[in-house]
Amino acid sequence: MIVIGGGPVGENAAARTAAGGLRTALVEFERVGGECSYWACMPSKALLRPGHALAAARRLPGVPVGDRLDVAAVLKRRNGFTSDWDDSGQVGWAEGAGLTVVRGRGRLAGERQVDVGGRVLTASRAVVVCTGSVPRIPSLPGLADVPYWTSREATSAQEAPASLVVLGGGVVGVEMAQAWARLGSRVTLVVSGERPLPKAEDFAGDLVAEGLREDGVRVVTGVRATGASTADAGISLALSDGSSVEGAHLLVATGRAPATADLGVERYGFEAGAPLPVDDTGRVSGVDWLYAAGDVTGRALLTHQGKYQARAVGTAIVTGAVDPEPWTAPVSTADHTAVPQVVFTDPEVASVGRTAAEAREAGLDVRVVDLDIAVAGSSLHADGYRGKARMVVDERTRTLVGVTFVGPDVAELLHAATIAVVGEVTVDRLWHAVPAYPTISEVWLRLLEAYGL
Ligand SMILES: Cc1cc2nc3c(=O)[nH]c(=O)nc-3n(C[C@H](O)[C@H](O)[C@H](O)COP(=O)(O)OP(=O)(O)OC[C@H]3O[C@@H](n4cnc5c(N)ncnc54)[C@H](O)[C@@H]3O)c2cc1C
Ligand SMILES: NC(=O)c1ccc[n+]([C@@H]2O[C@H](COP(=O)([O-])OP(=O)(O)OC[C@H]3O[C@@H](n4cnc5c(N)ncnc54)[C@H](O)[C@@H]3O)[C@@H](O)[C@H]2O)c1
Repeated sequence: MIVIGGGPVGENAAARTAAGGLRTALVEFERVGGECSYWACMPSKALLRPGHALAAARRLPGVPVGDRLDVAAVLKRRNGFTSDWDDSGQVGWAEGAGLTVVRGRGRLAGERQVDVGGRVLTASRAVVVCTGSVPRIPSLPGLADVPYWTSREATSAQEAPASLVVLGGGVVGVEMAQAWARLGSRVTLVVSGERPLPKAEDFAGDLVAEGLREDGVRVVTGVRATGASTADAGISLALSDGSSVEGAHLLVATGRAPATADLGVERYGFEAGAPLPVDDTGRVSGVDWLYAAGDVTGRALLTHQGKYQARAVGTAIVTGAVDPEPWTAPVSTADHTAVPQVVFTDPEVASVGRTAAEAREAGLDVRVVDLDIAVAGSSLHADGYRGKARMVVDERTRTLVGVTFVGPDVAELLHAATIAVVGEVTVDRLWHAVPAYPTISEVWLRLLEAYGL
């Protein structure tokens, strides 16, 4: 077995095949642990969490708080979460799991063969591509000639920039806008649509925009960037309404592209830079020894979902599963209808499954229940707690197909919703899942009451 790419997804695929008794090599050209560990999930959450803790304390009379974060201490703790960008701990873990770590860039070189710097490795059974994704940079006049940040610089900066312009109102854009605003930077967020987070329910983007504005972020909506140039302040971004915004740094957060550019996928008929198309076992279309999982497939650009795909791939390879049933171990069925995600802003956005619009597009008989999160648990949690919840029900089966919670600390409510969606639990049975009093989870009871139970 050869796994190309030692991010969280490659690590999981490799650990699974090694545990299944297959000799497994993990090929990595940068750091074992991947984007997630050093420039994405871990450092971004470490940058956000102290600001959330301070905001939470401020919502509770009687809790003594200072007036600002200790930036140096926050960045030091963040550095700890990335092990100071040293992957020796991860390498130790991989070796402990029985993997052979091979340093270098892997390229597909023939049937079950991978070239690593001129050395050709041959897998006995399969090759798994877990090369992740890279920032998608728009072709904006002038951008190539100015220094700009991607999520790498935004998550690893060693001081708070005086000011930051963030282009793109997706998850990276809103999380990094809030993190640096709460660490003292003057932040402008440029969003092309009406609101940030266009893939989420509208009320989620609206509440997050409100939260950002309360933190002093200037949220500019409904404009496209038309050009970038250097300016006295650092960088200037020209906008489609004729105005411009300036900052010491520009963060380009306009999405990610699958890392298939220098991998040799063309020899199997795939386009370099495009996602590798896979079935639910992770097998790449038309190549029976080649599998892929994680961001490189474009299925769900999330660590937890990629690791789930990796477990399916590993199981499929070890067991030799062919056309397994949905919802069995060698397939990642949940990718289609039950992907959970948390946006770690304040307020948080925790969602799973389909938005109301996606459920309608899928032809479901949709009933939407919307509520403010206003239960004893939420008012105890914070003075002035503001939050909203939406439940999307398929009336034909009376099951939940989507749930979104927005509010401070709603992330931990999400797994109950994921279980309900994956388990296709009817609202009538859900009625018997009684939330403990006084927790924020009582919003579940209110949602079901509002549904008519
Ligand atoms: C700022 C930011 C914050 C995020 N926060 C979250 C979050 O909170 N929660 C969440 O679920 N997701 C989050 N994500 C998404 C998450 O980072 C990705 O979904 C996840 O990293 C995908 O894992 P992966 O293993 O597929 O790819 P990666 O983590 O990108 O790892 C791929 C690895 O492959 C290596 N590689 C690539 N090509 C080759 C080659 N040819 N040969 C050898 N090695 C190669 C790379 O060096 C890298 O180590 C975030 C993303 C960003 C950008
Ligand atoms: N907490 C989390 O789970 C988390 C955190 C960060 C990232 N991620 C994942 O990483 C992936 C990448 O995140 P991302 O924010 O880079 O991508 P994204 O696709 O979520 O957002 C990119 C945004 O940029 C906008 N955009 C694209 N081109 C633009 C342009 N030329 N001008 C202005 N806006 C433009 C898009 O409309 C979109 O809203 C996402 O799939 C996300 O789910 C997850």
